[in-house]
Amino acid sequence: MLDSKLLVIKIGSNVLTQENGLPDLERMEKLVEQIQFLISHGKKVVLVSSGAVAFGRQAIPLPEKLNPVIKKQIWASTGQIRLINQYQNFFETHNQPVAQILVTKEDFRDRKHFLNMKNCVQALLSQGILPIINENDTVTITELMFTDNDELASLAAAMINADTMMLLTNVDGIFTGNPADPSSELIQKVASKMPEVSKYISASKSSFGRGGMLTKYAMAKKSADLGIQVIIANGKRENVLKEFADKILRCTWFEPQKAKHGAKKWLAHGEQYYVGEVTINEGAKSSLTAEVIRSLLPIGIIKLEGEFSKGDILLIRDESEHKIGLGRAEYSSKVANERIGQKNQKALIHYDYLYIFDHD
Ligand SMILES: Nc1ncnc2c1ncn2[C@@H]1O[C@H](COP(=O)(O)OP(=O)(O)O)[C@@H](O)[C@H]1O
Ligand SMILES: N[C@@H](CCC(=O)OP(=O)(O)O)C(=O)O
Repeated sequence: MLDSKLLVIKIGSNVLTQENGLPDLERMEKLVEQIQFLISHGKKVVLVSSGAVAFGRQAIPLPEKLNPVIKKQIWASTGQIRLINQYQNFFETHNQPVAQILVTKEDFRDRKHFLNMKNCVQALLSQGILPIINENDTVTITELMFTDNDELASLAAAMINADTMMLLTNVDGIFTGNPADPSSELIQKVASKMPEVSKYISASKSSFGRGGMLTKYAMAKKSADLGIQVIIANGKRENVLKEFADKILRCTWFEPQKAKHGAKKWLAHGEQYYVGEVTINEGAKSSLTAEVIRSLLPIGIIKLEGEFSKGDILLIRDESEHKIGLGRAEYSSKVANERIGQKNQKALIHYDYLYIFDHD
């Protein structure tokens, strides 16, 4: 395990609930105390916490036959207040101020929302305030939803350029089979060149979880590829965060690759968040995929789709429609359309804001 200065800690619903579904306040308090321990040792922490639905479900009984989406909205909106109040009460005993940030997938797509969110998180951290992030479950239904908070945590980690992401769940990490089966072994390290470990993971999830271990693995892998070390560990373990600080934690550790810089980390998550599409010719493709990458100039552009503004994410395709990568627009679609195919024009995508997909 490597040292960490800026980390995102994600706590799954199951860590905060007992087997009978009631909130596990004792566990929560212990985690709060350990987060405080990390902060007091100079680490900056952003907390992504699930638990709104679980806290709401416990407090508000609803008829069995009520529409499941409505049920989730009622439980999330009532439960989030309980969840955040509980955090505030526990952190207050340590004189630690906290902030609540509720986000949607859309906030990561819209450049202005994204920057507002990023600036806010950074400002909170610089003032010694702990940001506690959750999905705004009342407005995010079906396709607007994050796969789960593991996805939200990995987006947040890329956004703030964190060096570490910890996903706390109710098992010690990824096992070679069902974690309840004594013959299953914990995979302690996932290196980049390792064969896929996803074959070991079943789609089953814990009683209150949403995404399961498969999304945890996918998000962990992606973040590690971007240079963020990822730890999947058991949030029910007595001294989980202290053991992490002492580098003796039993967990699955994802070795980070060479760090991509902040903008590229953000772009790497952009495949679901692009606003426009740009098709480029063969010459432009060769320079974007060459060893020394160049910026994308209008002369290499064949076609533009969608209305975009400066700063929006664009998907880049080659002439055969293959997806090549993602980039950040240096100017709007209105201006770009006037410059298509022209020489001596400013790059539409600067190479610092270009992310080329791995190709075989
Ligand atoms: N190979 C595996 N190793 C570990 N856990 C697994 C594996 N396959 C499936 N799981 C399940 O994934 C669950 C954790 O995911 P999830 O329920 O989404 O938790 P959380 O609420 O913390 O996000 C574990 O409780 C376990 O049942
Ligand atoms: N936003 C939801 C959590 C959704 C979710 O991803 O849950 P989990 O799989 O337990 O991390 C809530 O607060 O209940």
